[in-house]
Amino acid sequence: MVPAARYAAAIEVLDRITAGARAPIALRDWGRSNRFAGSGDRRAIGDIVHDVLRHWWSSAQAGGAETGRGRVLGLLRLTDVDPETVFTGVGHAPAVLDEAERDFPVADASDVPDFVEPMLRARFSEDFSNLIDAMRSRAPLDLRANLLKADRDQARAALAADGIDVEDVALSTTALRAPTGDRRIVRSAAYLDGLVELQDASSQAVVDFAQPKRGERILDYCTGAGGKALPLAARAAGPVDVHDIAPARMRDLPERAARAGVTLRALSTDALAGKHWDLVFADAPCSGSGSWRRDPEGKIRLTPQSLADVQSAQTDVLDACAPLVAPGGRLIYATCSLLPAENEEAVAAFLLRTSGWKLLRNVSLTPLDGGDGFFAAWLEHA
Ligand SMILES: C[S@@+](CC[C@H](N)C(=O)[O-])C[C@H]1O[C@@H](n2cnc3c(N)ncnc32)[C@H](O)[C@@H]1O
Repeated sequence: MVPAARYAAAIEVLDRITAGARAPIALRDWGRSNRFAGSGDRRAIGDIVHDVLRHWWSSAQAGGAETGRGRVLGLLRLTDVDPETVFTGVGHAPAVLDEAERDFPVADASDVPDFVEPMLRARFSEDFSNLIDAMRSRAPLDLRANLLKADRDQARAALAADGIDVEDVALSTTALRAPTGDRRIVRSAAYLDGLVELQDASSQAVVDFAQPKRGERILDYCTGAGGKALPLAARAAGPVDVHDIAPARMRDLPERAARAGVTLRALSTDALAGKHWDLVFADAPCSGSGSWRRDPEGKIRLTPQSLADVQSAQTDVLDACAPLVAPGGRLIYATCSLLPAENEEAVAAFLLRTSGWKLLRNVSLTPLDGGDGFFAAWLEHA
């Protein structure tokens, strides 16, 4: 496909997303009904769609319409690509621009939901504009050295042997950054042999923050796909208990654990009762606002109601985890959110309603620190 035809395809996909289809489904369906498109085409279309999602509101302003066509036009303007080179009407390219579309409206939207913007402005004050810019950019491609098999230097050397050059990331002693979009990583020996995993550097930093130690009893209460359980087990060099309210989310874990060489023991909610752990890690469900550049659809789907729903789940998680922490143990509450309502305020409310706990310290990372946005609080059980 010529580049302009890819933009035309992205317009179709974006119209489906605007009508309510989830981005991965809309992209998959487009691919199924356009079998002539190769994998390179589908990737390029996906990149355009995700760039538009990152600029969801400003692209509509700059393109003059809340349609796929308007947003693609707006994205081109915002990224200094001459729209006349895309909207040519030749072959499968989008139709030529009409008079009204040739006007260049001002775009000043911050590309976060209206109800979220004041929360971010209040929290990040003078950093707000830079933060918003960072949230519109593509996320970096980070790797984690699996300490059970290699430290960061050894992992870097193994990747170099496969011709992949990576750089250290200061956020975590296990973090490496690869060239964005380098698809050789998942085929490299370092990856296949479990020396490295794909993981954002801030996610790694949050596990570092928890200081898992050899011999500790550790429970990952919100395990999901295991992004925290695997490095917790690698750092502790021992088994980690895993749990999720939706156990199906952990279905790929056995394979990932085997590749990483770690032992994870899945426990049902009933099996937790009456047991205690030195470290309970709660990577709570959240708005995902810290990772909107990686998953930009999250921001266009967030509503005041869905935010209230995750806040309620965060309350449940904190309250359920507290009795599972052994005396003298710690509860690490983490979110990949930038919103105080899910972070500092959620922790303050927990401390108000639960006696015997104190906040030792917390960490707050944003995309301005180089990785995803993350928050973690170290809560100690007296
Ligand atoms: C942010 S995700 C976890 C991501 C995971 N730790 C990772 O790094 O891949 C939150 C998880 O919490 C789970 N969850 C939601 N409410 C829960 C609850 N009340 N108790 C336990 N898990 C819950 C969800 O099913 C989801 O898998």
